[in-house]
Amino acid sequence: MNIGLTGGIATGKSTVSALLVGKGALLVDADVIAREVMLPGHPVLEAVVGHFGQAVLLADGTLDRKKLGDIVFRDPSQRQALNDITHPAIRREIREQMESLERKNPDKLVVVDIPLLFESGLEHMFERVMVVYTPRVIQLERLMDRNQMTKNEASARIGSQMDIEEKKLKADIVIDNSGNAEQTKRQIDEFWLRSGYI
Ligand SMILES: CC(C)(COP(=O)(O)OP(=O)(O)OC[C@H]1O[C@@H](n2cnc3c(N)ncnc32)[C@H](O)[C@@H]1O)[C@@H](O)C(=O)NCCC(=O)NCCS
Ligand SMILES: Nc1ncnc2c1ncn2[C@@H]1O[C@H](COP(=O)(O)OP(=O)(O)OP(=O)(O)O)[C@@H](O)[C@H]1O
Repeated sequence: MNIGLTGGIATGKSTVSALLVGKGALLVDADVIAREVMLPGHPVLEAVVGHFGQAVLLADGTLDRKKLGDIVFRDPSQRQALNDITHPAIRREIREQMESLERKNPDKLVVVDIPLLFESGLEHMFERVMVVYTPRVIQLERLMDRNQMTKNEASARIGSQMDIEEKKLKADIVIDNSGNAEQTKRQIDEFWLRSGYI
């Protein structure tokens, strides 16, 4: 059993995935996988340097995430180039981890957290898709607050993803995370009860 978990940047996917793990679900996290393929020595990082140049590396040979982010969240064609390099490997690893967890734990729910699930057209990989929603104004506020970003930087990130209202419309299950932590937890309790994963 699996669900795809998505939303916009900073709408609360990690918050919700932690609640689901607390219930006994198993987690595959695309952001963690995306960081692994960017470690020194990984062929994906080598391909990224091949395209963007040595300037996206720090002195110790690790990726300068801030510098690459500044390039790709400003320029859609560079973002597309980065996605073309990184996404096939990330997708392969997501699929492998998900299938392995499902095989070993046939009675458990496997939750796959993928920020760009709809943008990458991956909805068909999952039995159901859960969207963690907040209106854009709250999303912007929380992103600026959490990442110490200016309004321009945060808007650029949000603008590089599908609109959160559109994601909400595509969802099988919507978790509204615009209230407080307790209100979100209640929705997860209810989802868990209804879904019969207990
Ligand atoms: C550009 C990079 C180096 C910036 O690193 P940074 O540490 O600032 O951000 P981080 O990786 O923690 O990502 C934070 C959030 O940004 C958003 N985001 C990241 N990459 C993208 C992208 N290509 N397009 C749109 N949104 C993105 C996601 O919501 C993600 O959760 C990094 O995001 C990256 O390697 N991106 C390419 C891989 C990717 O698409 N990852 C996200 C989905 S798997
Ligand atoms: N219900 C809430 N009320 C107030 N703040 C919240 C709530 N839920 C999450 N936050 C805060 O909003 C920020 C974004 O939440 P979180 O990190 O869970 O989002 P995310 O969707 O996983 O982000 P990303 O796309 O970057 O991975 C965090 O700083 C978190 O502490």
